[in-house]
Amino acid sequence: MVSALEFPKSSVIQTYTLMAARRVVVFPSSAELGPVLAQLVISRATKAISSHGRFTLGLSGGSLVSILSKELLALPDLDCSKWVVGFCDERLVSFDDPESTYGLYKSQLFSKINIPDSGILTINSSLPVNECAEDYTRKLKEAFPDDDFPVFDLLLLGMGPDGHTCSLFPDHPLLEEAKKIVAPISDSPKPPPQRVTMTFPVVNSARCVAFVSTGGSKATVLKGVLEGSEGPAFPAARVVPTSGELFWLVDDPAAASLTIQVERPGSGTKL
Ligand SMILES: O=C(O)[C@H](O)[C@@H](O)[C@H](O)[C@H](O)COP(=O)(O)O
Repeated sequence: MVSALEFPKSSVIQTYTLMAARRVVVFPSSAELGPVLAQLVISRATKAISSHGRFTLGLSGGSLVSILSKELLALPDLDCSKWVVGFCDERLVSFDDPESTYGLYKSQLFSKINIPDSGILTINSSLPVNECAEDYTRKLKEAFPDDDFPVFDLLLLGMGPDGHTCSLFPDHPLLEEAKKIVAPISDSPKPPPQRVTMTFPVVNSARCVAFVSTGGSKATVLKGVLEGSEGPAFPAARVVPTSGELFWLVDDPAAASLTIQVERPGSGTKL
């Protein structure tokens, strides 16, 4: 039998790194998931502000908008004055369209917290999609002047039942985009067809990435992403931060088919 002490030190460290790299945390429902998500945001915000004076957060749409907004607004003394918020992807519709992710966050969150307008990096939805992507690229470069690819402190992602994340869809050429920070997409299989999206080099540069995925419609794809041999066929499986943390925060219905070991936190859990 080989004891851990007999492994070369690098193997032990690598094993630990692999084990520590991805944490799959399962909650009975989004009611229990929400407060832990809010705690994760605040903990990474506190760490970021003390280390470099601001907290950069990338947001996604879908059910995340209401889960995150509700939980953050429930926190006492929420201070977002040093937050810089961007969008992992955005639908190219006007801000007052119910499909606009920015519009939803504005009404549910931004209008109720003290984030400065200058801290919200939005697309210009009046531009054609290619120019919109260039304009948003310029805004991100200005916000992250020292980085080849913007290094966000935390990115919050969702995953569709087809395994897409951001607006990076299965079998789409954008999955291979290696140079752009932001890419336009005009043929999104999920409406609306025109969107802009962060690319994988940006997503995987983040200090911390957290997926939030709930509901039984995610069970099959979640198993494929976390356990399957299909691997990179699912865009969400390509989210492997180069040196950052990766969390999957899911509920029991989404986790129903998993056989890997997961964490089941008790109350008061901190991530
Ligand atoms: O732009 C979009 O069409 C949505 O933002 C979409 O990408 C969403 O994030 C996922 O489908 C997960 O959504 P749920 O968390 O609501 O399942």
